Amino acid sequence: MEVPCVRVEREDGERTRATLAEADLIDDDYEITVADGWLYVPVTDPDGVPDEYVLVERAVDERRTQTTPAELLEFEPSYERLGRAALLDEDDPDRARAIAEAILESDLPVETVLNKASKVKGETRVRDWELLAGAGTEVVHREYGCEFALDLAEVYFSPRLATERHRVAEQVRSEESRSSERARQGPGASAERAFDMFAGVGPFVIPFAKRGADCVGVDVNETAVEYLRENARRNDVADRVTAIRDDVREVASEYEDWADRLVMNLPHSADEFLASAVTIAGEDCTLHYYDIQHEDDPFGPGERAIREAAEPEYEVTVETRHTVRSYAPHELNVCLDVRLER
Ligand SMILES: C[S@@+](CC[C@H](N)C(=O)[O-])C[C@H]1O[C@@H](n2cnc3c(N)ncnc32)[C@H](O)[C@@H]1O
Repeated sequence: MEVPCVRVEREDGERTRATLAEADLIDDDYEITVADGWLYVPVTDPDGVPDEYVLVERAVDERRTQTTPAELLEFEPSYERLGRAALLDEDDPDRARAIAEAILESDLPVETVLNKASKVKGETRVRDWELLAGAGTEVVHREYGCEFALDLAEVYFSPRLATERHRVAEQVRSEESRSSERARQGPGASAERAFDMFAGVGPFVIPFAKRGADCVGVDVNETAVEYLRENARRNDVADRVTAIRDDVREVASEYEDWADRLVMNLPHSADEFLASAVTIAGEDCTLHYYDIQHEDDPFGPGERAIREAAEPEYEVTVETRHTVRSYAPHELNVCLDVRLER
């Protein structure tokens, strides 16, 4: 159907769109269209369009309204997105099924709906999932410019930690900062060496490597390590990533004195691995230590455990005490960024 449109050159498009929007003249029932090098902006009232603009009649598509799951249900459902999957945490099976149907019927780009069927458990921290819709539990997830393939039924992964991972990745000295260091200090200023003791599918290792770090990631879960290797290839950093399937305590002595940066994301039991962390730490090493503790003293137990393991060999400085999220009533997931210097 032909509708009145303002026709402008594409480079004037944004300015024109803003002027017409301010005058409340844009017809939102139709799409703004690019054709033959021109931009066509549908308008509601041709008589109200200022004389400086060219008005034409033009066939443009009707705008499709986006249907959300909440519009199809009588409530706002709660779910997380991971790639083309939606993750629910619903105890009531009827409610879970209704939400799954609404998500699939909506305009969200979702193919798979999974409902949490257990807590994370055991050494590998994997949870059970109920498949409500879709073909399986494997997804491809993107965060901060990195791509991660993973199978939720086989490995641990939490999209909720994306901001936290980014906070830590930004501390890795980038290629650019190292080349300016090299210019100042000579060739000694080499790539950072980062060691993730509980690496999973690589959500710390991959962004670190993308910033130029040489990385080692260890995990006991064979499938997680296979995905870590695949994710290193997907993100073009395979040459900077060594992935090892083992208990990190068995690997520590091979990497004695090695790391400039250590990540320990195994809350609840990271303290049991601090002796290995001290073995792997180099002479000036930043440790990112994750913990879950009561809100009354969320940082104290971790700090005491780190000091007990590292002092007096290392001077221990807690640089950041950071709350990642609340974990359970009165319990916090926290991170201590700690400098170990010898
Ligand atoms: C909470 S997950 C964190 C994974 C990843 N760093 C992330 O942020 O998604 C902890 C990981 O530690 C691994 N793990 C548990 N015990 C381990 C051990 N003794 N040595 C190496 N990895 C271990 C588990 O298999 C799991 O993948």
